[in-house]
Amino acid sequence: MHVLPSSLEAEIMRIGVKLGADPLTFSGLAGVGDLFLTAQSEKSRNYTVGFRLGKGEKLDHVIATLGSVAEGVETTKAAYALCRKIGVESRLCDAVYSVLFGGVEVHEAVRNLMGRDPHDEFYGIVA
Ligand SMILES: NC(=O)C1=CN([C@@H]2O[C@H](COP(=O)(O)OP(=O)(O)OC[C@H]3O[C@@H](n4cnc5c(N)ncnc54)[C@H](O)[C@@H]3O)[C@@H](O)[C@H]2O)C=CC1
Ligand SMILES: O=C(CO)COP(=O)(O)O
Repeated sequence: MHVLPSSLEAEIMRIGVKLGADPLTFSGLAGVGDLFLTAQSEKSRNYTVGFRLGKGEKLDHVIATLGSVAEGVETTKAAYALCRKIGVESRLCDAVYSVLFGGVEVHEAVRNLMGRDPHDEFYGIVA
């Protein structure tokens, strides 16, 4: 259950470190605290979008009926572009992007992710 948020935390750290940030910044409230809250709370807008997509609803319909703005949808586009620009591998962001904008089904995106070669959890973060 915590594999995805934990791996995403490392991915976010890799992006930050590449841009010159202190990795410790992402282990505090504004990093891991915010991520785990959003990733696990049924009250979260972003969680709700993911949950409903997982149930098979279409993104356009979810956005139109959410009743609020889940910034993660647009942020995924920005993060996807940023990772390409700065040359950081972003498996999880890419998987989310493929579901949101690439027509990939959630189960297919998860299967693609699980089929990738494993790598050291903290590569690109600690020497
Ligand atoms: N609440 C939280 O725990 C966190 C929130 N954020 C982000 O901070 C931002 C604000 O969050 P909250 O204050 O909780 O949200 P909120 O829902 O209380 O406030 C969002 C405001 O943006 C307005 N808005 C929505 N779409 C707009 C548009 N197209 N043009 C102009 N205004 C628009 C809404 O009417 C609302 O007043 C969001 O992007 C959220 O994802 C980030 C981290 C944590
Ligand atoms: O954007 C947020 C966390 O980064 C907060 O929004 P939700 O927790 O409502 O998804």
